[in-house]
Amino acid sequence: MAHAEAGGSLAVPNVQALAETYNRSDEQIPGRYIRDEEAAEEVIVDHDISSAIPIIDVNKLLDPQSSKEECAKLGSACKHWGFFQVINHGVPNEVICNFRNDITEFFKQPLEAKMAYSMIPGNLQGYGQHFVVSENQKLDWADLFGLVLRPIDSRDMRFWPSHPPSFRNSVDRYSSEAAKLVSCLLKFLAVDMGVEPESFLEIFRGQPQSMRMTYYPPCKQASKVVGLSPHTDRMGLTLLLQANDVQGLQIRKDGKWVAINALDGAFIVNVGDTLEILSNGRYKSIEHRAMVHPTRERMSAALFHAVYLDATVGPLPELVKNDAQHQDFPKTELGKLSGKTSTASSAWWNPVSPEKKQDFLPVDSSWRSIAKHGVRRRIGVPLDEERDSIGDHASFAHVMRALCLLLLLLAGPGLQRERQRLHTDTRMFMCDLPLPAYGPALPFWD
Ligand SMILES: O=C(O)CCC(=O)C(=O)O
Ligand SMILES: [Fe+2]
Repeated sequence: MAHAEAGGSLAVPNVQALAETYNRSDEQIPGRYIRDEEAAEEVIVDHDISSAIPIIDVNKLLDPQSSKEECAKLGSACKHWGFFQVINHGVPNEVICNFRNDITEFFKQPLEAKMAYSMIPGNLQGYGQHFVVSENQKLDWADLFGLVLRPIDSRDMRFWPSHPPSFRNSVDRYSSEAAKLVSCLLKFLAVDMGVEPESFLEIFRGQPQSMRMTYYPPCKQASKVVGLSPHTDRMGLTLLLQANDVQGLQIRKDGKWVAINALDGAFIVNVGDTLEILSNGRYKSIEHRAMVHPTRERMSAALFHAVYLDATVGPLPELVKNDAQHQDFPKTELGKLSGKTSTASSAWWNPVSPEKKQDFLPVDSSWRSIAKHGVRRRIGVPLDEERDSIGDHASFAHVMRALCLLLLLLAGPGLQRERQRLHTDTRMFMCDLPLPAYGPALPFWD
């Protein structure tokens, strides 16, 4: 059975091409895309105002008359939802339109033209699929395109499409306008947290930024497939643009999926895992997924904003409570750990530098901490020459995961969210490990 190399993904069919074939025929789509149970989970539709994610108005944030109130609303959105929409954000309409048009143009091209920008082994930029590690794995109904956008000198222009001709310029402008907006939001988040805005901005110095564009083709069996599997974003803050008017984003709230109604012209912003740690758990990095439409394609572009590469990430000192009632997040050297963690969104950011290759073991292996962050944060993805030791780490991960699940199960429904998170996190952690070292297929894989 074939398995993916560390950090890579097995080749799977192009979903857009697959959709063109199957949507026109009477044949059922391949079984690997059928995920009846997951797709059938209860979904609350976000028409009802009480289930809608908060809308933050940047004009109100900037206006001294309304700033305090809007900033409190922003903080509350990050605490209770982990998601919000942002309007009057200052990113020119023309920049968004050009960006949208060029993404659409790119995906519209014949398959061969897009394949010129295919991902290459060990590199998660380009066009293709992430996270596919086993031939038994269920698949997402989507094609992805990843690019590192900032710092500018980290751009790998081999992956930047030259067609449509305006693509590079559109992405560049969009990237810099988005970075400005993110700086503004980070400043107000610091105000809400009661910390020095400058010290917070320093943590995001240089604004590392990567992008994942996702194309979800229509699917005649849409109610049985998942567009993008449930996950949390690993970075600080994600700025998501639904690139056309087809809805599909769902977020996990109180154990149920809530369908988000993306407002035209607004961005959807969500707290990533790093920001959750920085805020000492005050803000929540929430699980989300994307579903597909039976007759219409959907496109989205997520911009992930990371902390400065070598920063030590732990709760901001001002937010550490250090008392028996609260469990503070452990301090974690992101540069040391994130390059070796699992998801594409971090793996492509932080290639493991030679001096940081050792130390796979947990900094803090208390069950609470592992439950919170997932084993994936603690144990990295080894490079080729370190494969020999992977067995130990893999079995350590299995044992820790089993222990955590048992403890959480015993602890009762109050900890359901932690359990779900552990499940998701460890699944993601497993994604990038070279499976042959594991032996048989993982029991918790889909
Ligand atoms: O397509 C969407 O709405 C969600 C995309 C997303 O969550 C991601 O790219 O991380
Ligand atoms: Fe996401």
